[in-house]
Amino acid sequence: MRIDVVTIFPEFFDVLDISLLGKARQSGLLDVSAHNLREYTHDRHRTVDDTPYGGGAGMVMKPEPWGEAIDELLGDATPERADASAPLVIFPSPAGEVFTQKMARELAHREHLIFGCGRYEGIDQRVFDHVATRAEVRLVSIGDYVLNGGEVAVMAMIEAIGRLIPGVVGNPESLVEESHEDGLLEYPSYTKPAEWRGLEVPPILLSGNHKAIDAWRREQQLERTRRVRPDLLRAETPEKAETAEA
Ligand SMILES: N#Cc1c(-c2ccc3ccn(Cc4ccc(CN5CCCCC5)cc4)c3c2)n[nH]c1N
Repeated sequence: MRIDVVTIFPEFFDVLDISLLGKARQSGLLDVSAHNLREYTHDRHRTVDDTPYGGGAGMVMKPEPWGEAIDELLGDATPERADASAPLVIFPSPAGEVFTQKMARELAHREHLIFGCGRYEGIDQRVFDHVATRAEVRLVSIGDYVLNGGEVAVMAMIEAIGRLIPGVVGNPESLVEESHEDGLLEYPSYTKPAEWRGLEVPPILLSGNHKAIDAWRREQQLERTRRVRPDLLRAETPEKAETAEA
């Protein structure tokens, strides 16, 4: 998978050279490049923002540098040639659809993702409108709180997507039993020692009875989800909600 990130803080993404994603990049599974939006300005001050039409606080990112940056990354992509290799352009935004594990799984199958990191009070709307004439565009939010820009959101999305690419995580089994993978929160985990500061590991986990352990873990998932995230039980499949109320 190829990932391009446009940002005024390209050094923010140097951290992707370490840990799992760093190994994925070295092995060629993941190709991540950060591009400085200021390289697409032509004035002495490398201006990327200006005051908002209609008034209001703060500054808005100018469309021209974004247009040139995205043009370069899209190459000759056109909607008519949209196939699995067609780039998907994602702009993090507080006004976006919420990023979920389901979306991460979907995006892990794409061949080319382009992320546009806004700053200030956001990007001129015409950038989204224009790019949408050339490629699929999505505005995506990582949660109901306001950040100062898109970089943290893109970092979170790259990690969530990158770890689902086959070969990136050593043991693919570990991707199956984790929070949100089956729509429920994960069960609690334990390791040695069996007793620590007077706290014991639940005896079922030491029993060797894997059918009973699986049943216990499923019940733990349902109990934790009912308690912490009842909204997940009302989502999508009525079967899940039915199981939960059983
Ligand atoms: N993903 C994600 C995000 C973001 C996110 C993503 C991208 C950018 C680019 C800039 N900012 C900062 C900012 C700050 C205030 C406002 C509010 N409006 C501004 C215009 C007039 C009305 C009010 C917007 C944008 C961003 C924030 N925040 N939270 C998420 N889950």
